[in-house]
Amino acid sequence: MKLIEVQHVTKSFRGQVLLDQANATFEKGHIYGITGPNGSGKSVLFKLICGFIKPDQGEVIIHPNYRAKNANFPSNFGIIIDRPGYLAGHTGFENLKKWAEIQHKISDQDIQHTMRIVGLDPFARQKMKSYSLGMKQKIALAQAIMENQEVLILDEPFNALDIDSVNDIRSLLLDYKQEGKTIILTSHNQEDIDLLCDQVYQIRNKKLELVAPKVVTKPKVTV
Ligand SMILES: Nc1ncnc2c1ncn2[C@@H]1O[C@H](COP(=O)(O)OP(=O)(O)OP(=O)(O)O)[C@@H](O)[C@H]1O
Repeated sequence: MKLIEVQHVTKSFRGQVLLDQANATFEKGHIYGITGPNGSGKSVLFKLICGFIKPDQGEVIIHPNYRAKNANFPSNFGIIIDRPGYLAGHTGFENLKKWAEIQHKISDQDIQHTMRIVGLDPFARQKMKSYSLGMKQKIALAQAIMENQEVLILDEPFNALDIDSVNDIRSLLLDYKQEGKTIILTSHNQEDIDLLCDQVYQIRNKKLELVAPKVVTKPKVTV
C-alpha cells in the first residue's frame, strides 16, 4: 500500500532551488532511509511530507487512512524533525505528559512505559534543564513513539545516543517494522542505514534518487 507519495516536488528558499522535481514512494511496513550531505534538504523533505511547509510545485499525497479528515495533511505521525521545545524547569515525564495532553490518547502508565523503552527513568526528579544531549534525544524519541503512531518520521533519531542506546533503538525500529509500522529516517551513519533500511533515497545535486540496493555476493562454495 502506497502510504506517502512525493510527486514532482520542487522547493526553493530565497531563489535557491533545494529540491528539484523530487519523486518518491513510501509503502506501508518498510523502513526508508534518506541520505545526503549537510544542508541538502533532508529535513526540508520531512517538513514537506508532514505538511509543515508547502511545495512550490508538485504535491505530497498521503493515503486517506493516514490523513486528517477533509485534508491532505497527515494525522497521527510520530515526528522528530526539529527537537521539540520543552519546559526546562520540568521533569522528562512532566514534559511528555504536557505533549500527551494535546491528544488525550494515552495514560500516565503509557508514558512511563515509553520512557523505560527509550532508557529513561520515568520517576527521576531531574529537571530537563540539566538533561544531557542524549537524554534530550531520548525525550524526543519518546514523544515521537509514545502514542503508538503507525508512521514515524525520524530526522537523525540516533543523534547523541550512546552505543547501547543506539542498539536498543535500532531493535525497537526493526520490531516496529515487523508490526507493520512505516518509518522514514535520516542518519549520517551508514551503518544505521545499512542495518535498518529496506530502501534508500539520496539527495544529490538537488535531485532525490533511489539508491540501488547493495548486491550481496555469496562466497563461492567448493566441494
Ligand atoms: N524556512 C527556511 N527558510 C530558508 N532556508 C531554509 C529554511 N528551511 C531550510 N532552509 C535551508 O535549506 C537548506 C537545507 O536544510 P535542511 O535542514 O533540510 O538540510 P539537511 O539535509 O537536513 O542538513 P543536515 O544534514 O545538516 O541536517 C539549508 O541551507 C537551510 O538553511
